Amino acid sequence: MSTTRQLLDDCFLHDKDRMKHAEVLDTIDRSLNLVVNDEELSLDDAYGRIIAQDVIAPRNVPYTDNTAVDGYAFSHADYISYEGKLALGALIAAGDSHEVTLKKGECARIFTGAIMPQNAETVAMQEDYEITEDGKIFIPSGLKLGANCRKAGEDLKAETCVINQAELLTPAKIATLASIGMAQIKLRKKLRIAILSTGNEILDASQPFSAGKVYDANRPMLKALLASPMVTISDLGILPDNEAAITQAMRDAAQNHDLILTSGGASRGDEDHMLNVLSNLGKRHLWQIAIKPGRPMMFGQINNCVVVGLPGNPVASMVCANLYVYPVIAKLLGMPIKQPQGISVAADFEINKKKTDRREFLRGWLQEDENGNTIAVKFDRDGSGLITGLRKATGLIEIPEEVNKINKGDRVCFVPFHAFKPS
Ligand SMILES: Nc1nc2c(c(=O)[nH]1)N[C@H]1C(S)=C(S)[C@@H](COP(=O)(O)OP(=O)(O)OC[C@H]3O[C@@H](n4cnc5c(N)ncnc54)[C@H](O)[C@@H]3O)O[C@H]1N2
Ligand code: MOO
Repeated sequence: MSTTRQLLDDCFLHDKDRMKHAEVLDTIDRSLNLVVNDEELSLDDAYGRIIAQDVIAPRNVPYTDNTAVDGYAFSHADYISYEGKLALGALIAAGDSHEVTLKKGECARIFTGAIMPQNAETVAMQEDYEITEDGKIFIPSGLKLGANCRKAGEDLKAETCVINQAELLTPAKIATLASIGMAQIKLRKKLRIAILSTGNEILDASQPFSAGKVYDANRPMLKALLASPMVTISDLGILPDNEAAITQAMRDAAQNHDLILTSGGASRGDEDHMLNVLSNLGKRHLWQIAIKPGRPMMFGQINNCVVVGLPGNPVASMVCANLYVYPVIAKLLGMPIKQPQGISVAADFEINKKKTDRREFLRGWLQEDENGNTIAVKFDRDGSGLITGLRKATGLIEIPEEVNKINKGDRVCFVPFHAFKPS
């Protein structure tokens, strides 16, 4: 009696020995470390870079008590006892460095940012005053003690650590560094990334089209996805399915890059040479990952250069880049791997997962339903070559391993694409 072997016509059904998503992230976390040195640069060149030092505030910000408005400064006790009628005793402009002391019953004309008189702690806005017949400044009652006065150190206290090494410098952190007068900053050098595509069928967009060929979508997509001030990207073009040519290019690239990203040729077809090349030049692991899409991914090393071989299908390539290449970049720059923040929303779709044990990432976007509630919409087809779904999506809908069915209205986790970026 013969038994008929069932066809594996869904390549995702063949799930033996797959690495779980969390296990891949854990392996990246455990096996990679900071590889770049530091350099000292001007604050003007620091935006989007990774800081390589802790920063301690050397003094209070603001340095002294100062006014938040243009108006009149006085002691609240005098304001009460003189029933709001105060004599003009001084004029203080922003930038004046001398300390003014008011006499009993006096106020000072003062401008936003100017140092408060020593014995004043309250400011009335200039819109609220009147001049009395005897030439005094009259402030109506009702102002609270300390109104419109900014206290020394209320933004930053001297000696507090305001930024830790390995943080990404955002515009707000640049403002913080500027506010304490740091003109030069120690930064992590840029991570040197090389990107290449492989495949005899792959054409550059500048080449004429012919049957059997496919324009290279992955290399331009990866360059755009990873472009950031914290990296430099070398475009190594397209390599044919030729082991000698791939070996030569990878050997050369490994000498002056920290990370090589390839796409295509990551599985075990006769024309998939990446595995052999990596085995010959260094160390390699072929990961069969229990996710959809993005199953085959290669991970290895040529001397000190890390190599990630992304799958050829553009959707799989982009999903893997978001899920795993960002964490690799973070680790090589000495940053912690972050957990992308998703939001829980109601699903506008139904799915029956063919398998549990794998995590699925659906291309999707958020929309409002007729009641004004936010819902997650899924691109209607799953094919890993369909760039249309990527284009329409603003993020990934993450379906965990243990979930095998989603009904319309079930809560799902939507992760916007920007949440994957190291930050
Ligand atoms: N018999 C099996 N075949 C395949 C399996 C499998 O398990 N058994 N897995 C499929 C899955 S899933 C993926 S993903 C791919 C991964 O294979 P490779 O990384 O070796 O990719 P290629 O075979 O080189 O290409 C796959 C596909 O993508 C197109 N491609 C490649 N590079 C680009 C590019 N730069 N821009 C646009 N399109 C690209 C290529 O022409 C192929 O159509 O293997 C499946 N096969
Ligand atoms: O892993 Mo392959 O994920 O989609 O096309």
